[in-house]
Amino acid sequence: MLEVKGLVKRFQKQLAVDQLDARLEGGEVVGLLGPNGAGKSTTIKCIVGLLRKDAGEIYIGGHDHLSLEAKRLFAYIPETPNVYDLLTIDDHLKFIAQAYSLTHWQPYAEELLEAYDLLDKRDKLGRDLSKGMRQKVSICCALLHDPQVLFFDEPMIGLDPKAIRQTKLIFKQLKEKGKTILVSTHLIDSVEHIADRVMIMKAGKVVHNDTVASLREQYSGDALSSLEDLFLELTKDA
Ligand SMILES: Nc1ncnc2c1ncn2[C@@H]1O[C@H](COP(=O)(O)OP(=O)(O)OP(=O)(O)O)[C@@H](O)[C@H]1O
Repeated sequence: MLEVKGLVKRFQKQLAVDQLDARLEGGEVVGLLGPNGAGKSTTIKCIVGLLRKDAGEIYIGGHDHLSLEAKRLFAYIPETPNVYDLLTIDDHLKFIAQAYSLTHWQPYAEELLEAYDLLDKRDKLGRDLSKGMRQKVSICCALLHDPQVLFFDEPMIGLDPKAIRQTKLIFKQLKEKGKTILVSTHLIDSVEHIADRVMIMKAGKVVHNDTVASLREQYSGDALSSLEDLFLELTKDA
């Protein structure tokens, strides 16, 4: 469902992503982990077409990632949520529904607003929303068109504990529906139990790419060690 071959992204002399290869099968949930500056956000931004890659090929559902066909398939939830200052929460959802020519979208929109405690705030303007509320709106908008592939970049940042729990539940539901998910996060426990696999990046490269169970076996030998312990062990000289 996602194929990345030889992705390179430089910022002047800084090599942010260095010949990265990645492949996600349909229905796979993959956690993208790595220390600050490892290249996670840059990788995701290149995949969704927000940053121009310097080299490499990226396909989503078999289509070039910049094609309209690819864009119909995926949703991107950015690290810093962008909302329109002068649109209400309801307007944001209507806008997405129109952009994707959705019909009969209102029941799902109501469900999402309810899940994120936004029903009583639906008439608030974007400029009047808190950071966490913006993040919630960004997630609701991303889910509304029922994308096949979802790219989440630090989705939990700014969310309150209830919304974090809700987002974990949404991950679980999306996984059950067979969606393909790539989620970059520092909140390792948020993906530990749903990720089929984790990719750990360091200095622009994927340095580990395996199931949590297999990484445990190879590098810790301790079946009880958490993914967080494992991550710290695997990136300790970063
Ligand atoms: N717009 C930019 N201009 C110049 N350098 C950048 C830019 N964006 C990222 N970088 C650099 O590229 C490298 C990778 O950054 P990136 O934001 O992808 O890391 P990350 O793994 O997402 O980090 P974090 O966990 O801190 O969000 C870093 O060295 C960063 O300084």
